[in-house]
Amino acid sequence: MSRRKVLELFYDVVSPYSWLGFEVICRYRNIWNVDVRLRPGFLGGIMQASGNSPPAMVPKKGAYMGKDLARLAEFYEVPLRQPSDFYQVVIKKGSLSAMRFVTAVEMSHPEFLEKVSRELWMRIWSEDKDITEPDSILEAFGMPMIVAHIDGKKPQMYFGSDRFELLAHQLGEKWLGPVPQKSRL
Ligand SMILES: N[C@@H](CCC(=O)N[C@@H](CS)C(=O)NCC(=O)O)C(=O)O
Repeated sequence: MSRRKVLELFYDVVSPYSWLGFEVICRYRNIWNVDVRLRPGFLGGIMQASGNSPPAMVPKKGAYMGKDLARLAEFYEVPLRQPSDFYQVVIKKGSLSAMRFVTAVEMSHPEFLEKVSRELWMRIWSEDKDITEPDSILEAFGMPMIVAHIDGKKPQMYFGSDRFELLAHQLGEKWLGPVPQKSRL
Protein backbone atom coordinates (compact mmCIF):
# COMPACT_ATOMS: atom_id res chain seq x y z
CA MET A 1 0.00 0.00 0.00
CA SER A 2 1.38 3.42 -0.82
CA ARG A 3 2.12 5.86 1.98
CA ARG A 4 0.19 9.07 2.56
CA LYS A 5 3.00 11.45 1.78
CA VAL A 6 4.67 11.64 -1.60
CA LEU A 7 7.43 13.99 -2.73
CA GLU A 8 8.00 14.30 -6.47
CA LEU A 9 11.39 15.73 -7.45
CA PHE A 10 11.63 17.24 -10.94
CA TYR A 11 15.28 17.58 -11.88
CA ASP A 12 17.89 17.80 -14.61
CA VAL A 13 21.49 16.71 -14.11
CA VAL A 14 22.66 19.98 -15.68
CA SER A 15 21.34 21.75 -12.57
CA PRO A 16 23.70 21.76 -9.56
CA TYR A 17 20.95 22.93 -7.20
CA SER A 18 18.88 19.93 -8.31
CA TRP A 19 21.73 17.68 -7.19
CA LEU A 20 21.57 19.23 -3.71
CA GLY A 21 17.78 18.77 -3.60
CA PHE A 22 18.11 15.19 -4.82
CA GLU A 23 20.65 14.20 -2.14
CA VAL A 24 18.65 15.87 0.65
CA ILE A 25 15.43 14.12 -0.43
CA CYS A 26 17.25 10.77 -0.59
CA ARG A 27 18.70 11.36 2.90
CA TYR A 28 15.27 12.25 4.34
CA ARG A 29 13.25 9.53 2.58
CA ASN A 30 13.25 7.24 5.64
CA ILE A 31 13.45 9.95 8.30
CA TRP A 32 10.25 11.64 7.05
CA ASN A 33 8.73 8.35 5.94
CA VAL A 34 7.77 9.70 2.52
CA ASP A 35 7.60 8.07 -0.89
CA VAL A 36 9.98 9.73 -3.33
CA ARG A 37 9.20 9.86 -7.04
CA LEU A 38 12.11 10.95 -9.19
CA ARG A 39 10.92 12.86 -12.26
CA PRO A 40 13.67 13.58 -14.75
CA GLY A 41 12.95 16.49 -17.11
CA PHE A 42 14.77 18.77 -19.53
CA LEU A 43 15.49 22.14 -17.94
CA GLY A 44 16.49 23.76 -21.24
CA GLY A 45 12.99 23.08 -22.61
CA ILE A 46 11.35 24.43 -19.47
CA MET A 47 13.46 27.58 -19.61
CA GLN A 48 12.49 28.10 -23.23
CA ALA A 49 8.79 27.38 -22.78
CA SER A 50 8.50 29.62 -19.72
CA GLY A 51 10.60 32.47 -21.12
CA ASN A 52 13.13 32.09 -18.30
CA SER A 53 16.91 31.88 -18.62
CA PRO A 54 19.61 30.26 -16.47
CA PRO A 55 20.68 32.54 -13.60
CA ALA A 56 24.32 32.24 -14.70
CA MET A 57 23.50 34.10 -17.93
CA VAL A 58 23.55 37.30 -15.89
CA PRO A 59 27.34 37.68 -15.38
CA LYS A 60 27.13 39.00 -11.82
CA LYS A 61 24.69 36.25 -10.84
CA GLY A 62 26.99 33.69 -12.48
CA ALA A 63 29.96 34.87 -10.41
CA TYR A 64 27.83 34.79 -7.24
CA MET A 65 26.58 31.31 -8.12
CA GLY A 66 30.17 30.02 -8.29
CA LYS A 67 30.77 31.16 -4.70
CA ASP A 68 27.31 30.04 -3.56
CA LEU A 69 27.86 26.52 -4.91
CA ALA A 70 31.29 26.20 -3.29
CA ARG A 71 29.78 27.09 0.11
CA LEU A 72 26.77 24.83 -0.43
CA ALA A 73 28.99 21.88 -1.47
CA GLU A 74 30.69 22.05 1.91
CA PHE A 75 27.46 22.58 3.90
CA TYR A 76 25.41 19.92 2.09
CA GLU A 77 28.35 17.51 1.83
CA VAL A 78 27.85 17.02 -1.90
CA PRO A 79 31.10 17.05 -3.95
CA LEU A 80 30.07 19.85 -6.33
CA ARG A 81 32.84 21.37 -8.48
CA GLN A 82 32.31 23.82 -11.34
CA PRO A 83 33.10 22.38 -14.80
CA SER A 84 36.27 24.08 -16.11
CA ASP A 85 34.37 25.58 -19.08
CA PHE A 86 30.95 26.40 -17.63
CA TYR A 87 29.54 28.04 -20.76
CA GLN A 88 30.60 25.24 -23.10
CA VAL A 89 29.49 22.39 -20.82
CA VAL A 90 26.31 23.75 -19.26
CA ILE A 91 24.94 26.18 -21.82
CA LYS A 92 26.29 25.00 -25.21
CA LYS A 93 26.38 21.23 -24.79
CA GLY A 94 23.60 21.06 -22.24
CA SER A 95 21.80 17.93 -21.12
CA LEU A 96 19.26 16.96 -23.81
CA SER A 97 20.86 13.63 -24.73
CA ALA A 98 21.72 12.85 -21.10
CA MET A 99 18.15 13.50 -19.94
CA ARG A 100 16.75 11.44 -22.81
CA PHE A 101 18.90 8.62 -21.52
CA VAL A 102 17.75 9.18 -17.93
CA THR A 103 14.13 9.18 -19.12
CA ALA A 104 14.73 5.90 -20.95
CA VAL A 105 16.15 4.45 -17.71
CA GLU A 106 13.07 5.70 -15.85
CA MET A 107 10.82 3.90 -18.34
CA SER A 108 12.70 0.62 -18.69
CA HIS A 109 14.79 0.23 -15.50
CA PRO A 110 13.40 2.53 -12.81
CA GLU A 111 15.40 0.65 -10.18
CA PHE A 112 18.55 2.24 -11.63
CA LEU A 113 17.19 5.78 -11.91
CA GLU A 114 18.69 7.09 -8.67
CA LYS A 115 22.12 5.60 -9.35
CA VAL A 116 22.28 6.70 -12.99
CA SER A 117 21.21 10.26 -12.08
CA ARG A 118 23.84 10.52 -9.33
CA GLU A 119 26.47 9.12 -11.68
CA LEU A 120 25.71 11.77 -14.32
CA TRP A 121 25.82 14.57 -11.72
CA MET A 122 29.18 13.21 -10.56
CA ARG A 123 30.47 13.40 -14.14
CA ILE A 124 29.27 16.89 -15.06
CA TRP A 125 29.23 18.63 -11.68
CA SER A 126 32.15 17.00 -9.88
CA GLU A 127 34.57 15.32 -12.27
CA ASP A 128 34.42 17.76 -15.18
CA LYS A 129 33.57 14.93 -17.59
CA ASP A 130 31.34 14.92 -20.64
CA ILE A 131 27.66 13.92 -20.59
CA THR A 132 26.43 14.14 -23.87
CA GLU A 133 11.12 17.48 -23.63
CA PRO A 134 9.98 19.42 -21.40
CA ASP A 135 7.27 17.11 -19.96
CA SER A 136 4.34 17.54 -17.70
CA ILE A 137 5.65 20.48 -15.70
CA LEU A 138 5.30 23.35 -18.14
CA GLU A 139 3.88 25.50 -15.37
CA ALA A 140 7.30 25.27 -13.70
CA PHE A 141 10.17 27.65 -14.51
CA GLY A 142 13.24 26.08 -12.93
CA MET A 143 14.72 23.13 -11.07
CA PRO A 144 14.81 21.50 -8.64
CA MET A 145 11.02 21.59 -8.37
CA ILE A 146 9.47 19.51 -5.61
CA VAL A 147 5.78 18.65 -5.64
CA ALA A 148 4.48 17.53 -2.25
CA HIS A 149 1.35 15.40 -2.02
CA ILE A 150 0.25 15.45 1.61
CA ASP A 151 -2.84 13.73 3.02
CA GLY A 152 -4.94 14.17 -0.13
CA LYS A 153 -4.57 17.97 -0.03
CA LYS A 154 -3.94 20.02 -3.14
CA PRO A 155 -0.34 19.28 -4.29
CA GLN A 156 2.10 22.06 -3.37
CA MET A 157 5.08 23.11 -5.49
CA TYR A 158 8.42 24.20 -4.01
CA PHE A 159 11.28 25.64 -6.06
CA GLY A 160 14.87 25.18 -4.92
CA SER A 161 17.09 23.13 -2.69
CA ASP A 162 16.72 25.81 -0.02
CA ARG A 163 13.08 25.26 0.86
CA PHE A 164 13.32 22.08 2.91
CA GLU A 165 12.65 23.87 6.19
CA LEU A 166 9.34 25.06 4.80
CA LEU A 167 8.58 21.65 3.33
CA ALA A 168 9.30 19.98 6.68
CA HIS A 169 6.87 22.41 8.32
CA GLN A 170 4.17 21.44 5.81
CA LEU A 171 4.89 17.75 6.37
CA GLY A 172 4.72 18.21 10.14
CA GLU A 173 8.26 16.82 10.32
CA LYS A 174 11.58 18.11 11.68
CA TRP A 175 14.25 19.69 9.47
CA LEU A 176 17.59 18.47 10.76
CA GLY A 177 19.79 20.35 8.29
CA PRO A 178 21.14 19.09 4.98
CA VAL A 179 23.03 16.18 6.57
CA PRO A 180 20.49 14.71 9.00
CA GLN A 181 22.82 11.88 10.04
CA LYS A 182 24.93 14.41 11.89
CA SER A 183 22.25 16.81 12.95
CA ARG A 184 23.66 20.15 14.01
CA LEU A 185 20.63 21.01 16.10
N1 LIG B 1 17.42 29.14 -4.64
C1 LIG B 1 17.42 27.93 -5.41
C2 LIG B 1 18.05 28.22 -6.76
C3 LIG B 1 17.91 27.06 -7.73
C4 LIG B 1 18.37 27.47 -9.13
O1 LIG B 1 18.97 28.52 -9.34
N2 LIG B 1 18.06 26.62 -10.11
C5 LIG B 1 18.35 26.93 -11.50
C6 LIG B 1 18.87 25.73 -12.23
S1 LIG B 1 20.45 25.24 -11.57
C7 LIG B 1 17.04 27.38 -12.13
O2 LIG B 1 16.26 26.58 -12.59
N3 LIG B 1 16.82 28.69 -12.06
C8 LIG B 1 15.64 29.32 -12.56
C9 LIG B 1 15.52 30.69 -11.95
O3 LIG B 1 16.32 31.03 -11.06
O4 LIG B 1 14.62 31.42 -12.38
C10 LIG B 1 18.21 26.85 -4.66
O5 LIG B 1 18.95 27.19 -3.71
O6 LIG B 1 18.06 25.66 -4.97
